[in-house]
Formats: sequence, C-alpha cells, structure tokens
Amino acid sequence: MSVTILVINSGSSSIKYQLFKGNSALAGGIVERIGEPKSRFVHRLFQSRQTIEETISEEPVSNHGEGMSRIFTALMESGCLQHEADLLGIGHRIVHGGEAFKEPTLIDDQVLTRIAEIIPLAPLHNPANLKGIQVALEICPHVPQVAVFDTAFHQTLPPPVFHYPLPYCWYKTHHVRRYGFHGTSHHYVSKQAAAYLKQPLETLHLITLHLGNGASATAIKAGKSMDTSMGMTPLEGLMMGTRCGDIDPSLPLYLTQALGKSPEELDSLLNRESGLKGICGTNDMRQVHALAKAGDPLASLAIEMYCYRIKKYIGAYYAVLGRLDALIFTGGIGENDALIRNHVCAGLAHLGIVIDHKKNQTAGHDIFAIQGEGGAVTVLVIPTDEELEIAQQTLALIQNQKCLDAHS
Ligand SMILES: Nc1ncnc2c1ncn2[C@@H]1O[C@H](COP(=O)(O)OP(=O)(O)O)[C@@H](O)[C@H]1O
Ligand SMILES: CC(=O)OP(=O)(O)O
Ligand SMILES: [Mg+2]
Repeated sequence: MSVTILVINSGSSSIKYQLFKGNSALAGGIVERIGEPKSRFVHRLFQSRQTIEETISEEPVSNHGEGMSRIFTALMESGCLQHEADLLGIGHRIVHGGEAFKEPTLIDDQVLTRIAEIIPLAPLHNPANLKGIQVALEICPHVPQVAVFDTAFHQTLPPPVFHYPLPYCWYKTHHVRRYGFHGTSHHYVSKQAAAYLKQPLETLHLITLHLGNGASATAIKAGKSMDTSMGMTPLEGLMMGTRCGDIDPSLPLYLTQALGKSPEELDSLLNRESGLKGICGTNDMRQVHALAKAGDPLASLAIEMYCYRIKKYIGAYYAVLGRLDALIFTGGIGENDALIRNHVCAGLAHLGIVIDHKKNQTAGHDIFAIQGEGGAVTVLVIPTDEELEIAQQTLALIQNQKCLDAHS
C-alpha cells in the first residue's frame, strides 16, 4: 500500500476525492452541500475504471474538517487504506496559482501564505482549496502534500496574449492579466492525444475544448499553451453552465447604473445566473436538450449560442496555430454529447474539420476518433482525468524530492 496518492479537490461546499495506487483509482467520491441541512456523501469503489460499489449517506456534514474525516473513515472501512501513513502523498487541486506557481509545489507554511495572498484573484475558488489543505494537514500532518495549479499549464502564454489592453500599471500593482484555467485537463488530454496519434507532443498543433460546467478552449503548440479562453478569472471566454463568458465589459457598468446592481449581485448574476441557465433556466446540458426537443425555443437558442461561441474560438485558435493537427473534445459535455460536437464542427470543412456522424455516436470510456472522410484534422474525444494527472504530478514531485534528499 505504500505508493498510494490521495487527490483532493476542495470546493466551497464540497470535497471531491480519489485514491490512486499507481495509475489505478481504487476509490473516490464527493461530500457535497457541506454546512447545509441536507449534505450528501457518495463513496465509490472502482475496479478497471468501473464502479463496483457505491455507498450514499445523507447525514449532515457541518464543515470541511468533518467532511475530510468522513472520507478517511470511508477509505479505511472499505479497506482501501489501513492507516494515514499508507499514503505517500496528498495532491490538492488549487484553481489559482497567480504568477507565483508555474509547477506542482510541495506545501509548506510559505506556500500556504502565497496561496492565501492570491485569494483576491480567485475569491470563489482559492479559500475553499486552502481549507482542503488545512484540514488534510490536520488529519495527516506527516504526509507530504502537493499543490497542483489549474493556472500552471498556461504560464507559457506569451505577453501579447496574457496582457489586457488596460493601463499597464494595473498589471504591476494588482497582477491584472490573463491566467487561464483547467490547465490540468488541457495538459492531460494533449498528452493523451499525442500518445493516441503516436506522435511526439512537441510536433503537434492542437485545440483542446474542455466542456464541463466550466468550459474553456486552449491552443497548444509543441506541448505549450499558446492561448486559452479563460482570463484573469474563470469567467472569460466560452459560454458555460452558469457563467456568461465573453461579454461587453461595459455591461456590468450599465447594469449598475440602470438597475442599481451591487458588486455582489453582479458577481452572482454573471457567475451563477448566466450561461445556459441564464438563457433557458438550466445549466445541465442534458436538460437543455430535453427542453429543446420538447419545443422550447430558448433551449434551442442556448444550444446555438453555446456552439457558435466555441466555433469562433476554433477559428481564432486555428489562426494562432497556423496549422491544426487535432481538435479535442473533453469534459462532461465534450465527452458525452454527440449533438454538441456535431453542431460545433458543422460548417468547418474549409478548415479541414469534418465529422463522421456514425463515429460521433460512439460512447465509451476510452479515446475515440470521429473525423470523417476528407477531414485533414483528426477530431478526438478524450475522457479527461484531472485527478489522475494531479496524482501523477504529486507522485513525480515527491519521488524527485526523495531522490534529492537521499543525495544531500
Ligand atoms: N451524457 C451526457 N450528455 C450531455 N451532457 C452531459 C452528459 N453527461 C454529462 N453532461 C453534462 O456535462 C456537464 C458537467 O460536466 P462535468 O465535466 O462533469 O462538470 P464539472 O465542471 O463540474 O466537472 C453538465 O452540463 C452535464 O449536463
Ligand atoms: C476553473 C474552473 O472553471 O473550474 P470548474 O470548471 O471546476 O468550475
Ligand atoms: Mg470536471
């Protein structure tokens, strides 16, 4: 049981987790609605990436500390862990690493302070991520803990891409720039694509589309992020489940002046009440399709807007890359939604993007190619696995550190 890594993704009201032995996930789950009267804890055991057992508990979980204790108890009771000391390390997803963190980092007091300093840039995500580290440190003070940042992969963005056309001093004084997110996912699927195509990542020009609740597109050249649709925060870019993505920056000012909206109301409006939900009332793409099928014109409009905006980014990133070897769909929608993939790719034959409708209907857990005849661009559906990527990066860093310690 020694090479076991626990991955924690701690959000404001939930903790997601997965326990890995090597590259195999043994168990995982989620504690959600923490602090609310109706919490829910789902614990699953896996074998060959399939769930073989699922336990659901609806007892209240009052805080993150209690949530983490429940996770450890479940891991021990199900025999996945005998003792905390069986863990070689714990990897934490941290959404915002600012400019300070370009790679996975071993957590110490100084790192905790620096993550806390970045809170103003990611007020929705970083406080909850920090909380996850704090409670994991309380439960496992002797297990090495590693922070893996969503922003790290995008630290290669060139200056003309990451600067906003705003007074330059804001960058210097307030770190105002584009950072990009979902980097762990974009990085993971780009490596998977290279392995599938049997070509070195360094030779490939790729566009990766992470379409989950949050959604982002990235242009990747020679394994490096050259542009990405999210910006200083995960609000910029594509239309998302509840986030608006790109809008006229004057709009919040207009809403303040015309409707007297406060900053808090605007934050909630743009982050939680917009996107698919804002247009047709639900952020669940499956429900959007059901509504559209039943004749709801706003659900059809939401689907068209969603796909149109992705198409625009594909065109822009094609121009950035100069050549496109593969277009990659991932995330809950990208992996499962043939209709969205079809709408996104429709009319892009002039860019070499053509879909085979039969192949596009494939469903499964593995990578599959869906390009059709005459399409010069390979189109791939690749299940993302941010947790596995975090586990691998955590393990690599800890093993490297052990080597360094042994030689010092
Ligand atoms: N079979 C499916 N068909 C269409 N959409 C799906 C399917 N399964 C999940 N989704 C959509 O995926 C989205 C959530 O994606 P996911 O990557 O799980 O999100 P998160 O960003 O929370 O990790 C939701 O909009 C959900 O409706
Ligand atoms: C950064 C971000 O948008 O993450 P998520 O998709 O998990 O909300
Ligand atoms: Mg996800």
